Amino acid sequence: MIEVRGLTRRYGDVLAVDDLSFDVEPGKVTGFLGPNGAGKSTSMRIMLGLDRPTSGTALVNGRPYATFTEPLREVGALLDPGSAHHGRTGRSHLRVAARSNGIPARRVDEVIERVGLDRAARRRIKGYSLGMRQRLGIAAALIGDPGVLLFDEPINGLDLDGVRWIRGLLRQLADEGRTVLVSSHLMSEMEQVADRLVVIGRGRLIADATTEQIMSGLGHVQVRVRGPEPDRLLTALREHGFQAERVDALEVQVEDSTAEKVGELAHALHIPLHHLSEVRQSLEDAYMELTNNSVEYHGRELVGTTEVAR
Ligand SMILES: Nc1ncnc2c1ncn2[C@@H]1O[C@H](COP(=O)(O)OP(=O)(O)OP(=O)(O)O)[C@@H](O)[C@H]1O
Repeated sequence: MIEVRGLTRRYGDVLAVDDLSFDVEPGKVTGFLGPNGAGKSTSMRIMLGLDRPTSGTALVNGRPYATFTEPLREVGALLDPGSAHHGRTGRSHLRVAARSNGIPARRVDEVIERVGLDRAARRRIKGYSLGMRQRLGIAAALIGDPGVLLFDEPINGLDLDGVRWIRGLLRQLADEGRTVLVSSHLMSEMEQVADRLVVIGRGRLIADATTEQIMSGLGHVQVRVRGPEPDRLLTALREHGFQAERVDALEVQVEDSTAEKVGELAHALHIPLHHLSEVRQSLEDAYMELTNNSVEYHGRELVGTTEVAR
């Protein structure tokens, strides 16, 4: 379990993290989503005791990270896969990590097998591909069999095989009852793997809800309706509280509604229709809009049951 409360980090004039509060629960994959520079890495570094907050707290299993005597048994993290000593072999890198945390050497072989590095483990890290480095970083995160795992952009730069493997692993780790927080700047990646999403923009919380709630709340639907009496249709829609406008000689566009509602109104008023359809904004576009305008959108209620920060 990770509990973030009022977390704030200022670097000079830059407010990297601005009063963030959210929980990351066990047994789920929680996506930590936001554009470049949103404050994801800073928040994760604070959770791992690598940076200090200006104010607020980030507790792991109820305690600040710095108070753990053998932290790798509590929290595993993949932050920067390039950080391992390049002259070492993958195996010796993991042995050092195990020894310094009182973890038995047999765990080294277990995690090597779990991440599929068996053949590369005795080779020097400098010859590793990005995918192999990523697997090694994940092996190091898993070595203490921790209940909490943090992965910062683990999918970056991986080929499709690597991406699929990481998705499967994240799911397994959550199914084992672990707390899994994984950051990304891409909505498309997160919608495939995350059960919950914590969305941030410019250091502030934008949304914290299940992936399904966020997906249904984003991407407002437009209804396009065409018929031989567009003026009558437009007037009727407006009179009944719809946000509608004429887009061409025959077509009317209705915001944030459904084809069913528009169709039923037209039917009740005997207004003939020739065409009725729903157009959903792409999720990726909606997410960009949501995060780019994070200040403007702050406090806006997303459609549906999504909980939104205030
Ligand atoms: N050590 C630092 N000194 C000064 N500014 C920093 C420092 N670390 C981060 N920042 C700034 O804080 C903001 C948040 O950065 P952070 O790396 O946390 O974002 P991010 O969401 O992880 O982005 P990315 O997806 O690019 O990794 C950015 O404006 C960044 O430039």
